[in-house]
Amino acid sequence: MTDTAIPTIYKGLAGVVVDTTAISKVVPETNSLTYRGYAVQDLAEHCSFEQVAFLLWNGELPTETELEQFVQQERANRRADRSLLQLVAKMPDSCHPMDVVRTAISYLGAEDPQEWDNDAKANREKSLRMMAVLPTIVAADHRRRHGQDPIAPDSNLGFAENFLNMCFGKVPDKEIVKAFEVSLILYAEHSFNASTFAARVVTSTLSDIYSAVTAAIGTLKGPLHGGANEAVMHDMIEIGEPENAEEWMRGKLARKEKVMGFGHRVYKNGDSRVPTMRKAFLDVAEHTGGDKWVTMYEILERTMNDATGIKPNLDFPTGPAYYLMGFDIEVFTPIFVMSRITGWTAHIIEQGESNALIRPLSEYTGVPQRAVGA
Ligand SMILES: CC(=O)SCCNC(=O)CCNC(=O)[C@H](O)C(C)(C)COP(=O)(O)OP(=O)(O)OC[C@H]1O[C@@H](n2cnc3c(N)ncnc32)[C@H](O)[C@@H]1OP(=O)(O)O
Ligand SMILES: O=C([O-])CC(=O)C(=O)O
Repeated sequence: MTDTAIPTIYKGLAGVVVDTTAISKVVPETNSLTYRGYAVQDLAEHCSFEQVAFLLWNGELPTETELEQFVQQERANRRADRSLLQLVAKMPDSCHPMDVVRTAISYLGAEDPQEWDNDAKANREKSLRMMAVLPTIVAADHRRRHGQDPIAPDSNLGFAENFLNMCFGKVPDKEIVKAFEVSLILYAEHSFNASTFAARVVTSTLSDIYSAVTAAIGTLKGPLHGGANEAVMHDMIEIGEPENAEEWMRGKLARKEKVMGFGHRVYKNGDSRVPTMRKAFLDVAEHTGGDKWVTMYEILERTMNDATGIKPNLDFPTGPAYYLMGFDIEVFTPIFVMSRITGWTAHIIEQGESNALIRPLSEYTGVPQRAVGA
């Protein structure tokens, strides 16, 4: 290459393979997604979220004894220190719950004397602690915004049930718990998405796991990534009634505006996780009398497909499903964090085990070199 030749620019790193991973495989041609070799649909049908977390971190599904131990450790780590709960309580009412979650993880790093211990075993333990305590933080913040006191974690309840109980003061019907748990499993991991890549970049400098997760949370917050599940529901509320949906969608497309919850960088013919989450959403809607949102969902999906061929991504069905479960819209992306913490940390551990500083190149397009005062 001569000095003047312009190298090929891969804007947004689209299509660039930057490293290997043994954690998950996305195959857009067949719309498939596997975690450690297991189809995500299979995991969603047969496994608990705790089993999937163990799988992502350890490479294999747990035996009965391993699961028992793992579940015990998770339950033992759910309590948030008084200082952490006080920090959450002091966060401005106007801030987004993702800011609370990001701050809480940063605080956990600051108070961990072993923050710099990046050994894989130490990082697996820290990952489990973060996974266990995050629901306590998210639920306490959810209740605070309703003027309610936090509910302590209940070690007799599974991960999903306990979170729902801490938010709403009771465990909902099993249909709702199942749909919620399915969403956690589907959200857990998705190869080199933007937030996971951010976590890997931080890890590649030999920084600590809390810093990497904090960066990942900040990355997930954006509406082109995890924040889309909230945007979907804001849009649906703006649409109001199913009869307005087609015109609303056509207007957005005519103005060349992005419709949140549609499209994907990797899947061009549909997101592998949508059929499973769509079914979970339909189950929740049937159970809660949410037919109107199902009709609106179908009209939006059909209109978008007819006009552009662009298909929904996972954030499209999770938005209305979480809404019907009773969550405030601003809690949707923090729930994504509660799940994706497992995938992020699996990648942080993998990056640490085979590290190379991540530092791409750029093509300079500014003014040529000049002298001060010339
Ligand atoms: C869990 C997740 O993070 S899933 C993703 C969640 N994000 C969203 O739902 C946000 C909405 N979707 C989008 O913005 C995009 O589809 C992305 C960012 C997710 C992926 O997009 P990219 O691969 O970068 O493709 P890009 O944004 O360039 O889109 C390609 C074309 O499809 C169009 N397109 C893609 N998605 C959408 C959409 N949601 N609404 C309208 N048009 C869209 C673009 O306008 C563009 O059209 P053009 O070629 O005429 O300019
Ligand atoms: O893979 C991506 O780019 C975004 C996504 O679907 C995810 O992170 O789950």
